[in-house]
Amino acid sequence: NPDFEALLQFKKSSDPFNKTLISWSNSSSSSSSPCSWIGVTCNNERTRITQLVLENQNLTGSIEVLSQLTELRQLSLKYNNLSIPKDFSFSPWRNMKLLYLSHNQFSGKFPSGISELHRLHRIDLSYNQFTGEIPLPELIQLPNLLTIRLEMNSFTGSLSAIGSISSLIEFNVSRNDLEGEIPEVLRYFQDSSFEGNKNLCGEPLLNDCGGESQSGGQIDPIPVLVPPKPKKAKKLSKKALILITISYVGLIILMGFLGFLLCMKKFSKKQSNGKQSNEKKKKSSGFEGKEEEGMMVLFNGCLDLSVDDLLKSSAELLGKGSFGTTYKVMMNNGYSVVVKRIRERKKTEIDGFLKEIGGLRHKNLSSLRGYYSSKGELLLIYDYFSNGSLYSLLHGNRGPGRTPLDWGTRLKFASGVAEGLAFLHLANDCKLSHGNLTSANVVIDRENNACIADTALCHIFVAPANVANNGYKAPELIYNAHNYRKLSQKCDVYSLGVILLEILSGKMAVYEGETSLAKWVQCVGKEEWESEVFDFELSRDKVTVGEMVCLLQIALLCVAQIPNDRPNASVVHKMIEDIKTKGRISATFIHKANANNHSTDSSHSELSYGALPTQHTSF
Ligand SMILES: Nc1ncnc2c1ncn2[C@@H]1O[C@H](COP(=O)(O)OP(=O)(O)OP(=O)(O)O)[C@@H](O)[C@H]1O
Repeated sequence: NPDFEALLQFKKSSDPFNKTLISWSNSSSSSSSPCSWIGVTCNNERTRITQLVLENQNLTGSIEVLSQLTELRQLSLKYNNLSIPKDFSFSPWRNMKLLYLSHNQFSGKFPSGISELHRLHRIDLSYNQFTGEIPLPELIQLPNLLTIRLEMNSFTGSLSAIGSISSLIEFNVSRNDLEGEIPEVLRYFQDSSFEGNKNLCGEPLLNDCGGESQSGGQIDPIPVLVPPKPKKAKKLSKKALILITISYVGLIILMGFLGFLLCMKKFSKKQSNGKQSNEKKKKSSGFEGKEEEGMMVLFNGCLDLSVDDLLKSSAELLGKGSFGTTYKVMMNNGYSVVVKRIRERKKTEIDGFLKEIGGLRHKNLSSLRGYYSSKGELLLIYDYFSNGSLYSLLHGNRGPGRTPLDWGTRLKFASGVAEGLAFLHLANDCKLSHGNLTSANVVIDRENNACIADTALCHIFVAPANVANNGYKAPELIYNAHNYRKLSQKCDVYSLGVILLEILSGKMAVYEGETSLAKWVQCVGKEEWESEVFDFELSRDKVTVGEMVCLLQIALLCVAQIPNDRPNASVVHKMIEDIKTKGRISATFIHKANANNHSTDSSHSELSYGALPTQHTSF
């Protein structure tokens, strides 16, 4: 096998005294298969090497022979003393996604062939002795590139680059010998990305280029601590930008307001028909008022508001969902609420049910604060969450300037959604399910708590008849498109599993527009989880990757094909808390969760977490 031959050759040159790569041996015993060698990961067929991670191993010599590993997706050789030949080319590594070669003895020009690495997500050549120009135009054209780290080398030349950088979120060329003006496309990165290049100038650095060529080396190496001279043209364009933004936002608010007014027209007419609303008076006697036509009910914790207050306020359209249209209503007293105008209700008595829902309070639920109901209208009132939804945090603005969600925050969201769902499933005699759990239906509060919205609306409101696969629907719902009898708490657990996969992968529930994320992850082999599934925005160390693997195991349990194979939400929550507090979960626990679920028909059965073995195994 050529890959394995290449590894043995690499060992010969990089570890000549057999000090670190001891497990790398060409003996014929099965335990010495290269796929089990330290740092080596193979493909499913165990024929090719897909990952090679040998960090801080005191390795020396050239990496030339590794260019034969053409199926590599990840190569990490950080913190060694390795070198490359002068004419080294990256082009054989066309499958490479993560290339970490920092802190070595690499010198000479930037290797050729970088433009052929279309799958590349991260490249880190920092802390080496590279010289010559950085092929920035080629680098920024790579469609999936998130990270370029080239700091602490001796790169020279200018940073000429045009066009836009669609995916780049990390860029560092500090402490090189670069010169000239920083191109416009890179200016949104911080000054620390550029500092330590004595002839580099322009924003975000404080030394102004002054319109002259910088090649003469006239600029003070220490940034001048005065603000850059105002540039008229730039100021004007910023102003124009602000004006355009304001008019754009204004237009959206106006449109939302008009839409909201239109939808409220029906009952606003009724109100102005000479019949004065006596709503306020009634509200003061128990926050409830029944009018001839409509009734406003406010629950504990709601502002004292009336239909008039809502009508007088400006509104912004947030979106149209399965059950109706959602508006942000900005009231005159400065508070904002969310009003959901329901499209169609089921022919059941809704008041009693809404009052039950309105009584639910949990830090991970977006509480129903009140509702207005008349013959033809139903408006539900919720708190407004200014941090937006989990969907927008995970998938919105993936381009330049995005601050990626760190692992700790993601784990907190995961735990929060599971806790909110567990609470819902156990509330009201375990008879509630959400029915439409998606990452857009998870909103984030100021303390970064993930709060489930649209709770239990499926029980009383009618969703559009086509139960298309939006990526969150459990298989039993897809195959029974018009049969809602199959809707159960286990369907919610499936949706929860999909949300966990979104959190882990940064991919949408319907991946690349057609494949279900759950189905796709189920097909990816465990050895490829790190390179294929986990979000490339997440920085990795051993501990974090271990925790990600644990969360992925839980997610896969949740998206099991058979409903009874899925754990209960409360068990999912406890397992995630285990990861948060201990960094791992019990493997036996997962098996037990499965076994217990097989032995019960009830979707409400609770697993006894306390009875689980205390010994923990890391995955
Ligand atoms: N309380 C809230 N605070 C802030 N944003 C909210 C709130 N509730 C909903 N949203 C956001 O408003 C938008 C529209 O919500 P809506 O429930 O109408 O549709 P959806 O959630 O996108 O679709 P569906 O209901 O079919 O799942 C979504 O982006 C959602 O995240």
